[in-house]
Amino acid sequence: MIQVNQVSFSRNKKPILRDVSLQAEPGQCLALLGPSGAGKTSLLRIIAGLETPDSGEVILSAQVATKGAFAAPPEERKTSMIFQSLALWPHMTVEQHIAFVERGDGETGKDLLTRMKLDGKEKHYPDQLSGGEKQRLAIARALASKPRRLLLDEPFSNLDEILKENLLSLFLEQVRTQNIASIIVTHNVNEAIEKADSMAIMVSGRIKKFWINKKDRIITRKEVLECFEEYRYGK
Ligand SMILES: Nc1ncnc2c1ncn2[C@@H]1O[C@H](COP(=O)(O)OP(=O)(O)OP(=O)(O)O)[C@@H](O)[C@H]1O
Repeated sequence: MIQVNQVSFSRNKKPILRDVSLQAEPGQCLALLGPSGAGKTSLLRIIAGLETPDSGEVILSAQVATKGAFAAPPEERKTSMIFQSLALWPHMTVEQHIAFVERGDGETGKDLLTRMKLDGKEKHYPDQLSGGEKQRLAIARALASKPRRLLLDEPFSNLDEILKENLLSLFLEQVRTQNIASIIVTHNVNEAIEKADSMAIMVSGRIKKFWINKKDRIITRKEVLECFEEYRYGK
């Protein structure tokens, strides 16, 4: 479980997040949408423990991870983040990426690579992989540490539609079977409406709309885009 309560955050005195609250349940995916510069990446970085907010709290699996001056270090949060840039390690092969973060229990790194369709690529370095293979390696590495939470910052944005669809399905399958609480930043409104369990729209550092367990309710593309329009016309 990821719970963000009334988080505010500024950089160089410029407000970035204002009173942000949301939650993501285990085994579910929360899609976070919003215009460029809305503060989506900043929020993920705060949840991962890479930034400390000015106020508010982050609760992970019922434990306080961030509150006031206290912030548990990223490595103690059982939370993996996949960055837009993927941040693969150029000097490590595919299998070394997994071995470096792998935790002993459960599925082995070899099985994970097979499931991510990277078998046969174990000795390859990142610059010897295609775009889709790099993305799958980033997901495999994130899963190898057996996280309880996964944060994805537009990791599939540069892929063609079919590959993106496949990777997203693969990712969601993992989230559900491993009972991982996940947040995925995306600009794809249709994909979020169709695939995510919950949806939050962030505009200018605030949560404009938050639909929890939206399967109980039909959300229209128009409804989502209206939030963006308000931003565009400064309402
Ligand atoms: N390292 C930084 N130093 C100063 N300002 C920053 C830094 N990183 C982000 N910002 C600013 O913080 C604000 C929020 O940025 P953030 O990356 O969180 O937005 P975002 O919603 O993820 O945007 P995008 O969709 O373009 O990735 C922006 O105004 C951005 O310019």
